[in-house]
Amino acid sequence: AKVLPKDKSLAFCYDMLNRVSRSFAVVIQRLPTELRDAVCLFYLVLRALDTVEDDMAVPVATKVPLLRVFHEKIYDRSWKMSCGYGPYVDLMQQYSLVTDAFLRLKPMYQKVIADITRRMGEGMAEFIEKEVISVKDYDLYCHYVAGLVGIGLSQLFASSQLESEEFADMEFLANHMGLFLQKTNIIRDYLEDINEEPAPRMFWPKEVWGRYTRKLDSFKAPENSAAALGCLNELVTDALCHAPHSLAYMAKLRDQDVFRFCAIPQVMAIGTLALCYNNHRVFTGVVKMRRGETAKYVQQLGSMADLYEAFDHFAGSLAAQ
Ligand SMILES: COc1cccc([C@H]2O[C@H](CC(=O)N[C@@H](CC(=O)O)C(=O)O)C(=O)N(CC(C)(C)C)c3ccc(Cl)cc32)c1OC
Repeated sequence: AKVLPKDKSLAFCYDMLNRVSRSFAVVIQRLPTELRDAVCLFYLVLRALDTVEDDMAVPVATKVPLLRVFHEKIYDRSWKMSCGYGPYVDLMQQYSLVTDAFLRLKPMYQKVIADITRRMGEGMAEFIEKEVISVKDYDLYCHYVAGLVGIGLSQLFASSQLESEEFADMEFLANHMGLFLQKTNIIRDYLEDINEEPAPRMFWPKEVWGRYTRKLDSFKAPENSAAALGCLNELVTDALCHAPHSLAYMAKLRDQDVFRFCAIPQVMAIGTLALCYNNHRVFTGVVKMRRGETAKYVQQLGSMADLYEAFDHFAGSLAAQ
């Protein structure tokens, strides 16, 4: 159900949301009115920050200070930038429309978004100059780019009063919500990331893959499939450790639309991990859940009982391997 607000800047924001995010935009637009615009803007601010971090055409000398100051730029109506690709070019060029919509949000929502943007920009800047080597680095990087999103959303939920005050300070469980999704994406996107031009940015921790090969791209070679699968299975097992905390987080949610907003990506993630486990196609192509497979679990996902059933199904198929 697309939202088409009357004022120009918010209309631009929802149009961009639908252009940059496939299925998730629909889930955001089904949020309660009190939260919808704040989450839409939070999503776009994060995509803009991500576009700066990812753009290899931006020199490090410019990128690092920009990532750290971005939380101030989101208040600056004159700020825009030529970078990114596809729909992100429009997002960055017409960013003043995002800023206008951002400045119309309630100040308490602006504050949450700006504070998370500050913390995330600091973290991204830290990892521009260093790689993900240890599992500790891996968890820290995922905290910066994904855990903080869970933490910020929790604060928005609390501020809206659609969820209890406890969500204002739920960093531990909210962080796990982010790590579960981000680690799933990092595992699934091995081939897409390693084939990235000009220089691939890999997030698989060397502390793990270094026990299976000397070079990460060796996993593409068929003769190394046993080592590749060993490494893949270890990373999937590591990602699964976040699942119980995600379930504990979602069990605390009261609003059904907020619950669905949180639960749908988590169900997609456990389904994707189950599909990736021991699956050599991770190293030869794109591993994507079949729409029929997800629709069955996403359609009627309305309660914790439904969520336990979905997790049980995929955990069962993992255990059967
Ligand atoms: C309590 O925490 C959450 C609750 C609900 C959803 C998300 C999380 O889910 C999407 C889901 C999403 O964006 N799915 C895509 C599919 C895909 O990208 O593969 C989609 O369906 O288009 C996602 O992936 N990320 C990106 C990060 C993981 C980096 C945070 C994300 C980015 C911005 C926002 Cl506001 C939210 C999320 C949460 O964040 C942890």
